[in-house]
Amino acid sequence: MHKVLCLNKISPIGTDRLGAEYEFSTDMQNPEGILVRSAAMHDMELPAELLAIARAGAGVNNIPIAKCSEAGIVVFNTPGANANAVKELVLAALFMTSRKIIPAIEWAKTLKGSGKEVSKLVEKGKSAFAGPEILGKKLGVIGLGAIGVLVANAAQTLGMQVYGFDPFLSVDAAWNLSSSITKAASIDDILTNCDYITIHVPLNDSTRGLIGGDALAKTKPGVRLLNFSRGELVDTAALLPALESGHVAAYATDFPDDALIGVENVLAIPHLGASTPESEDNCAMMAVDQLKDYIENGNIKNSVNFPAISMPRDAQTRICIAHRNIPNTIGSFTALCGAAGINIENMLSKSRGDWAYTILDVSNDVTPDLLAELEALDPVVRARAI
Ligand SMILES: NC(=O)C1=CN([C@@H]2O[C@H](COP(=O)(O)OP(=O)(O)OC[C@H]3O[C@@H](n4cnc5c(N)ncnc54)[C@H](O)[C@@H]3O)[C@@H](O)[C@H]2O)C=CC1
Ligand SMILES: O=C(O)CCC(=O)C(=O)O
Repeated sequence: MHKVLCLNKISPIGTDRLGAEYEFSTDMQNPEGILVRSAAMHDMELPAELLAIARAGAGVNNIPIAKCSEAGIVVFNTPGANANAVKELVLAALFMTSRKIIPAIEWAKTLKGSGKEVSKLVEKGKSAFAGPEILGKKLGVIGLGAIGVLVANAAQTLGMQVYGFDPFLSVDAAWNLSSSITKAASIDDILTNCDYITIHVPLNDSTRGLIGGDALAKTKPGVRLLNFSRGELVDTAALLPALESGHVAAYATDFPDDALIGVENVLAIPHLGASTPESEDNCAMMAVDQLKDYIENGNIKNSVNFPAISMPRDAQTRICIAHRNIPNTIGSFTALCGAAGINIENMLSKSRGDWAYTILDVSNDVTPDLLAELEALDPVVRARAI
């Protein structure tokens, strides 16, 4: 029986796929797998038995990736599975930051009890909530991955002039991006030209504080800023005076902090980007399928720390080895197998940056001694036989 710990609410459409061979709970000791959404895992002790963590979603900044790699724990995410849900909320925010819809609705509620005067009061008061149209305005999209591409294409069909910036644009994203999107040469191109700016990059050490005082100073007066990626991408301390002066006309964020809540022209949304049944089902199914395939077959798809690797099973036993990407490592695996009388029928090894992963399909039983010898090799962080 395999054990999977679930740290957040995960759609049963996904967890039902675990099947009868799995024990699944929100509270258990020594799991082999963890399913997680946004739960903070940085301070969590990683169980010795833990093989993999599957993040049902895109962002993995809540997971200690480097620590997981060192322990041979494979971390998965579900690229694109919630992108449409986020795109739809970003489009809603484009309209809401323009037309003052939320404060206007709040104001309309205050007219309750005014009887026949309501329509007169509405006409008198409505001018306080006027706001511009998005048609023809310039939208800058920073980060053209799964979400950024969908936002850029949709905004273009709504009549916006869309500029995109992504120094690491993938081939897939380039194929999916409308040819009408203008390529920005630098982030400054976006900052200085756009009426609306939306951020769709991961949070990491190089993007933290991406929009700080310097960046804000380059933006057009009256710019509207949207952040559906992570709160720490925008420096709240720098943003507050820009909102106060009106230089930033509105800020929509899915990640409000205490200082932003209640501030005029801040649209503080409680991290609802991926909260649709469709997205929750998609993410859960992908996360569970990837986790199962890893636990049962050692195959890796959509990992953020180890390479993609997959091989059909056609031998008695599979040895899976997570290791550092350094020369002569594979030779030491085959030498140890040979010395143990193990015949390798098929093998595959892939690397990704500092890390690598090797699958050896063998025609014999594998002894705990051989696994211990493999794991004792310097580059190896985890070896198991399935
Ligand atoms: N509000 C919510 O509920 C959700 C938020 N997110 C956040 O949105 C982020 C993006 O999600 P996806 O589009 O699915 O990820 P993705 O990985 O498909 O796309 C991220 C893109 O950002 C680009 N990028 C990285 N650094 C950059 C930089 N300095 N400047 C410009 N581009 C840069 C990458 O090349 C990549 O194309 C996630 O990392 C997550 O933090 C994702 C899903 C739901
Ligand atoms: O699971 C969620 O609701 C959060 C989604 C998210 O932020 C992500 O996928 O990066």
